[in-house]
Amino acid sequence: MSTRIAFLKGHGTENDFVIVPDPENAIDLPPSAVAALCDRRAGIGGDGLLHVVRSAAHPEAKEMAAEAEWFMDYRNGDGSIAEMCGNGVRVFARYLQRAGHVGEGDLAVATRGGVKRVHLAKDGDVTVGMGKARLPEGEVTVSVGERSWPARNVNMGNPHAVAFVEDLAHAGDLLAPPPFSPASAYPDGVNVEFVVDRGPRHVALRVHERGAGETRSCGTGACAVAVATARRDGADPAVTGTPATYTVDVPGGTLVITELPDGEIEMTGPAVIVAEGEIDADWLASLAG
Ligand SMILES: N[C@@H](CCC[C@H](N)C(=O)O)C(=O)O
Repeated sequence: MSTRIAFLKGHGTENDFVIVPDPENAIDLPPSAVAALCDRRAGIGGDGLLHVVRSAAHPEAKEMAAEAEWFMDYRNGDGSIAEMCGNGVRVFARYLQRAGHVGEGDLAVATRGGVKRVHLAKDGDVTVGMGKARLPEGEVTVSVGERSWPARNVNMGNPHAVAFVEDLAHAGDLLAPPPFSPASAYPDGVNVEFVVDRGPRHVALRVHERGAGETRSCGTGACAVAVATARRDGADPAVTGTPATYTVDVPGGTLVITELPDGEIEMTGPAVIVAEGEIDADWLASLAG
């Protein structure tokens, strides 16, 4: 009988993840294995994978081990690596709580985008200190078919292009990554958010994620959108001295984003574990390489 590897499945506003607990970093997860696990027909299915490793056991996280016991080794559904995942970090924290590694309250999670402070509230929502946005200078354009829009370049640890559009349907079927220019703006690819207004400090988005395609939500994307919208609205907290809170509707739910006068961004939203099971280790091993 072949060995089994535990997995769980979870989502945050329907951005869904395969969760692989591996405290000692003993499981080989090459891009081919990640892509197969995230495959919605031949695998478990997910927009991405959360490899749960002790920071001390992962070469990319060792230096953060004193601050954060656990490292979110995040992978996109196509097997590529990303710096950060906002919905993923909430689901990651929910998993740690469920597994009994942490209780309700505050914890720190190491990510490739640095250590993130997470608060697991009594009501079930999870708040994450997402750090500060960077807004690289320069014009960016994104397009879909015949239409194109100027976009705001916002970096939340990972890259985003935020385009305000008249109608979310103008983003089309988003089956392919929307072309952008200049190519030099995003040498490693980009997550593209299309945004419409819903009301005062209330917007809605659709997103095409690098390495995953169109998803039902993107936490870093929602933060990028809140920042870009605050700048557009003349509500930059660094200038006004007042926090700016935006409600961001995504196809899979709602996230609430607050930017503080010092630039720190907080994101609050749900995180749910829906299943757990076992992966056939022989099948997984056959995918390596
Ligand atoms: N869904 C995530 C973002 C995941 C990474 C992204 N696709 C990238 O490659 O940068 C989120 O919730 O932030």
